[in-house]
Amino acid sequence: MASNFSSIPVLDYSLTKGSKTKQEFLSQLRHALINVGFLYLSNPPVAREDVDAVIDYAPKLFDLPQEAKDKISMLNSECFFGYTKLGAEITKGQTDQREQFDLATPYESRWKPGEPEYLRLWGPAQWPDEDALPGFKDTMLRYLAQVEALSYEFIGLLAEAFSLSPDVMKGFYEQDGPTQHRAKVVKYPALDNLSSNQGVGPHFDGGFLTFLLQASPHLGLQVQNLSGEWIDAPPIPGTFVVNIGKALETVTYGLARATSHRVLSPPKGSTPRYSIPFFQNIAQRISLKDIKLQFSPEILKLAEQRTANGKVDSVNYGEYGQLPSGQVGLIGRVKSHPDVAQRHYPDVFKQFFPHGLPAQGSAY
Ligand SMILES: O=C(O)CCC(=O)C(=O)O
Ligand SMILES: [Fe+2]
Repeated sequence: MASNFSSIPVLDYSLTKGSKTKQEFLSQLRHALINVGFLYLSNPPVAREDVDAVIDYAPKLFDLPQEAKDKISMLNSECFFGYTKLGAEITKGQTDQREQFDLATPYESRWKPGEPEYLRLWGPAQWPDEDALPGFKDTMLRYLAQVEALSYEFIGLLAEAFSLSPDVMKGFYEQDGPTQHRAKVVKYPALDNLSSNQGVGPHFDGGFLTFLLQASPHLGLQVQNLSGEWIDAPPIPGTFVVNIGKALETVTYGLARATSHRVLSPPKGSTPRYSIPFFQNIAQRISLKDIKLQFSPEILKLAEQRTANGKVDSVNYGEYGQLPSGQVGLIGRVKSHPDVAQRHYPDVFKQFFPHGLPAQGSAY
């Protein structure tokens, strides 16, 4: 039976706490992973006051004086952390109409000369000065630590939903010490003065799982179903939107679907839309082609029932089948932020932009 979707399922995390209800949750999760690739998670184990606090900080972060934002420009950072002004990011060769701060969980750089340069991607984030936005850094770090813990727990639930041991995925992070995860605070201005309505163009996320907090009541996020139609994923207060990254799709042989998604700019005259995604990474030196998870034939059959060739507009992160995960991450960063790449990774930059910085990129 071909299976398609016209809305995104809502899963209640509190069901995982009872042994009977947990089975129900796992069955809903299996369906969402295989057939949709997106879900809402209600009642997540993240303190509501911290969620409310980061939502409250989001507009204030962008209202900082331009000078304070430029001081932590992403151009300063070989880790691609920091502030990106409107119109400086590219997805699928087109300019995105969003302004953002790339942040991360704490990490001390481990790269040493002679080692692969993708190890330079992990290191310290850039934070605004404490007196410019008192309490922001501490609040955000507290929030990120909780979402990180949730992301590990959730990947265990995902393994169980596919009848694997909950610990089977641990090897993906616990190599060479800790894993650094990325996050962003994003602002999508209304269409008033923009050259297009591409808040962010169609793409897959990298890594394992994304936990997205929609931080204002705007429509805009859309998810592409198997017929290629764009389905709205409206904000639902008190939930995270959870979706599958391309690395997780690769190691599960497509059982967990990485679903193409995009954001449209808010309409003319609207207030801006804000969002706060958290991207769960995996160890950088891992090559996914070397890892074989063993799924039962019954589980694999569930994915066969899905329409085989779903129509998608996204094309990125196809390299997980060949390259170490860190290199795939670096390529993604280079294509999205060529100006940062030109400064810190000139060789990789030249590989993808042989004619120099794009007026409007065309890497994909
Ligand atoms: O802002 C959103 O709602 C989604 C952002 C997104 O998909 C991304 O940054 O990867
Ligand atoms: Fe995304």
